[in-house]
Amino acid sequence: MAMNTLLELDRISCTYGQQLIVDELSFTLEKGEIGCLLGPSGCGKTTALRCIAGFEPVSFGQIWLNGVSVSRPGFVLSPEQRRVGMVFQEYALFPHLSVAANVGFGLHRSNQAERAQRVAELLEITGLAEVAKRYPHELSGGQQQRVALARALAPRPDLLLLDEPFSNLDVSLRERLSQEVRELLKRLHITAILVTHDQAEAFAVADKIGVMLAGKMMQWSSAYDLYHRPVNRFVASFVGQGVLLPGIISSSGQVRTACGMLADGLYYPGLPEHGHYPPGSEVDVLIRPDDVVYDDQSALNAVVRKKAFRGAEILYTLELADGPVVLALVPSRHDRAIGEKIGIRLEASHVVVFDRPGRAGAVQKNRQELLPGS
Ligand SMILES: Nc1ncnc2c1ncn2[C@@H]1O[C@H](COP(=O)(O)OP(=O)(O)OP(=O)(O)O)[C@@H](O)[C@H]1O
Repeated sequence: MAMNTLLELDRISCTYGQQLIVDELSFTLEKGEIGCLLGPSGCGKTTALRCIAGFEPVSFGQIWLNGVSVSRPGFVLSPEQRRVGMVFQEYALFPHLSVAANVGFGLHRSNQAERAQRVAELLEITGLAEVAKRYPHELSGGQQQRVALARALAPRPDLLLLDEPFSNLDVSLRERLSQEVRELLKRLHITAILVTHDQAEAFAVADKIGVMLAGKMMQWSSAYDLYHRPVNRFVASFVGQGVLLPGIISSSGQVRTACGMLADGLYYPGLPEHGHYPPGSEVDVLIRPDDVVYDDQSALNAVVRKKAFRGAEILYTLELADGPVVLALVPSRHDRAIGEKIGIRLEASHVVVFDRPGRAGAVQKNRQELLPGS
């Protein structure tokens, strides 16, 4: 375990009855880093978090916290002994206690003066000083969640676990609070793990994001790498929008697509470094909406099939000459009607190329695949 590593999950598995819920999950978190587990409902995010907290035993693998083995088959260090704080979706505040008393709840080991000082400090940090005497039902959802955060931070945990902490809040508050929480955690140098199925939230809060599917870790990396260098089709489709455009490897190793030849920034997640597919192989190329640029001068044309106004931009669904479809995020001053033809050009610095299993060399025309959420 490296000096700066706070948490390491080493291939942990967890089962409920006969059902394998977390399947050899691994990742590490450095001190002060914010990690996030992201994935579809039921993929095991909360269960993984509960293993880290010490609420669930592991059936395989090991969890290390601050260099100490805290979970392994047959051994679970209790949650109280782990110095882990938790914030849940449903706040779980004590209704009969004031805000200040809620925040001070976990400080039973401190004397009264220390406790009062720590509570005052946290109320100040979280902007709750003015509502210290109120009761939870007299607070807004955002304020209640701040109290839950202050309460979890009060005993100075080594690690903070946040399980869908913003999902009960409306969208604008969720955005604001998630940014506030990130700033706060960074300022206090807190190591934390957030569980969410909302990728905007994951992007706003986390340094590292783990995309999970069926209990397994698909990819653990920065948001930038998840978006631009997804390791497989699932990550490519789950994170961000885009299209898989059919392509064929040319004799010089470029990729021929309906948007032209792609030669630069090619990245093959399925291959070892410096590997390549033989000429004639059929592949799918991930094209993100921001890779497609509006250009009146371009020889490449596409017909507007759908448009979604987003304020600063319009998301166009465009059909190319031979039938394939791409998405384009275009400044909204270029307002074109459905059915109109517009000029586009590809400007992609990352071109992710997936093989099409069993299709090497075969040619299939006009195939298109829109990713979910596109
Ligand atoms: N106590 C339990 N006993 C049996 N099965 C459980 C228990 N808790 C969760 N499960 C099952 O484990 C699987 C993973 O649940 P988990 O809550 O970890 O998923 P999740 O990724 O956090 O999902 P969500 O985003 O919907 O909260 C689900 O199929 C769920 O039904």
